[in-house]
Amino acid sequence: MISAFTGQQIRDTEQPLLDAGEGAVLMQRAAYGLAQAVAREVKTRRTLAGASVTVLAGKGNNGGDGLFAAALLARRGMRATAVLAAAEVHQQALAAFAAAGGRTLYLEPGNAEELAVLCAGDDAIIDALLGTGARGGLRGPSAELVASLQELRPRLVVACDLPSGLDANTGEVHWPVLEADVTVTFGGVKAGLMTDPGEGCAGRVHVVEIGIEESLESQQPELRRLTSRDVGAVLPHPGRRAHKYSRGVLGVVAGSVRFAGAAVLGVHAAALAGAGMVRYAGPQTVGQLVLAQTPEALWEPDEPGRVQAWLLGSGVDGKEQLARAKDAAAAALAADLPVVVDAGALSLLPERCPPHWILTPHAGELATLLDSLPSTGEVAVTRDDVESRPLHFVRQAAEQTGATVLLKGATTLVASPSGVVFSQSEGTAWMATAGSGDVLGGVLGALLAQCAETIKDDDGAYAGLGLDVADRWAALAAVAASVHGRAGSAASAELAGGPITASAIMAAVPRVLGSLNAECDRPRP
Ligand SMILES: NC(=O)C1=CN([C@@H]2O[C@H](COP(=O)(O)OP(=O)(O)OC[C@H]3O[C@@H](n4cnc5c(N)ncnc54)[C@H](O)[C@@H]3O)[C@@H](O)[C@H]2O)[C@@H](O)CC1
Ligand SMILES: Nc1ncnc2c1ncn2[C@@H]1O[C@H](COP(=O)(O)OP(=O)(O)O)[C@@H](O)[C@H]1O
Ligand SMILES: [K+]
Repeated sequence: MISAFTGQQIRDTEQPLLDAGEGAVLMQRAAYGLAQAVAREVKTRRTLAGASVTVLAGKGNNGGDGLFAAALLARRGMRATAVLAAAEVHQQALAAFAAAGGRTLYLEPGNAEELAVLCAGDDAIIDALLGTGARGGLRGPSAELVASLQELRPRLVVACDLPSGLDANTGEVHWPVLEADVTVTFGGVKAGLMTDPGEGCAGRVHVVEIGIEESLESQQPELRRLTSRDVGAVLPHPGRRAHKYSRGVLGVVAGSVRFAGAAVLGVHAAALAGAGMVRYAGPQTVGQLVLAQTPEALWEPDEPGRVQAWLLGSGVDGKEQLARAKDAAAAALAADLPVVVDAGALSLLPERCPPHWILTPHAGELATLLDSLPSTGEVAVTRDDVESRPLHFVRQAAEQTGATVLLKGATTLVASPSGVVFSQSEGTAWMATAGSGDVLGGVLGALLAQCAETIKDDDGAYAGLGLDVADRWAALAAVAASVHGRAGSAASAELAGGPITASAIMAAVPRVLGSLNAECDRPRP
């Protein structure tokens, strides 16, 4: 599992070392790691000697890291320039930079655009304006410099610790921000690098160890990301004597005459993701389409038989189908069964949901949901609000509903009502296509059906994640998001990185499950 921390957690962990006079050592480690990363990137394009690098340096320790790194690069033959954004910068770092032969320029009111033109053509730019000590975003000439540079599309931007202007704790972005190709972060991943919109500005994230990593382990992560091994360990796996009922049966109330495809995709995705059986409840015309695509499924329009979990809401429209979803929701609540609550069913929540109800809104649906809750304030929450502060709003929704909430997006966040949050980002932007969310619903439903009866006892699978039992539902939802994202990326890769349909995402699911299982050295069923 990859853990991400707030800026404050990182700073608190550094403090004992700073008190012991180790600050300079930490900075040297950070600067060395940063310089190595810049050199590595530049060398994929040309030789280091004679290549040019500009460091944009602010007045804090972040600027110090950047200047020391640029000094190291100058000593390796790069032509190094520093643009100083403040009258006072880290003195030892500036001295080291000058001693290594670097050239210094001063950012002043009126010269931001000129400096941007001067350094935009460089082989690398290091953004060391603001780090974890930032309050708010860039202002004045620094903001002008970054805005101009962003327009000039520099060849390679490496952010020092985090892109300047990004909130290390929340991923909220104060524009303008210089979008990085690579972020070299120190000691541990900052939470703002694993949630949008911050993650979208950070490029590839590379962690440099500076000596605080072990102490950091005692902190509760702000965000958690499952790796392929974690996902493989949690995925259900049939025992030798499994039968279709023991594998897990999923009940589905999805689709409608108007949105028939949602039912077809949800049911088929669930079958492909390993449900022992899928029972579909809906209008006859839709039932016929579902069976045409998935002859393995059962069409039970009125009272579906026994199930271990429900998938409710994707594409549900009209009185009759909404009534079926309502009945199923009531039955699930009474029987204490896990439920995926998607789209049309998000308006059917009881006053308080259990954590094994997993809501799967996109940003617009989450805004509507929050507005409908009595505890939300007077000011309406909009889609834009959710997209600017997804971590804040997904947590709020989980806390207020009692449900686990999976907020879909480029980075998908899953919040447990306890406050534990997972972040998965394996997908591709090609997955922003109609029906993609219906496939996710099917995959998640199938996982819930397969794990419903074992999740509380399955200590082995969740060992190492350090989770309370109540938070396992969030972990399982994160597994579904990961499988879905990997399937989308695999489907696109198969088409040379081209566009994909929701059906293509769905078709890739079994292969993704197979390879995740194989990675965990599981015996073949
Ligand atoms: N503490 C340590 O020992 C280490 C710190 N490291 C680096 O130090 C950084 C944190 O250093 P600092 O605490 O000095 O913080 P920053 O480098 O983020 O700078 C904070 C300074 O900028 C000013 N400032 C804050 N917001 C501003 C804004 N919006 N516009 C203009 N100025 C603003 C503050 O008044 C303060 O002087 C980390 O991100 C990391 O890069 C690393 O060297 C590793 C070790
Ligand atoms: N830019 C993106 N990059 C990666 N994945 C994305 C992106 N945009 C959307 N997705 C994923 O695609 C799915 C879209 O779901 P949703 O909005 O419900 O679509 P639909 O209702 O058409 O099925 C979600 O799983 C989401 O995480
Ligand atoms: K920075």
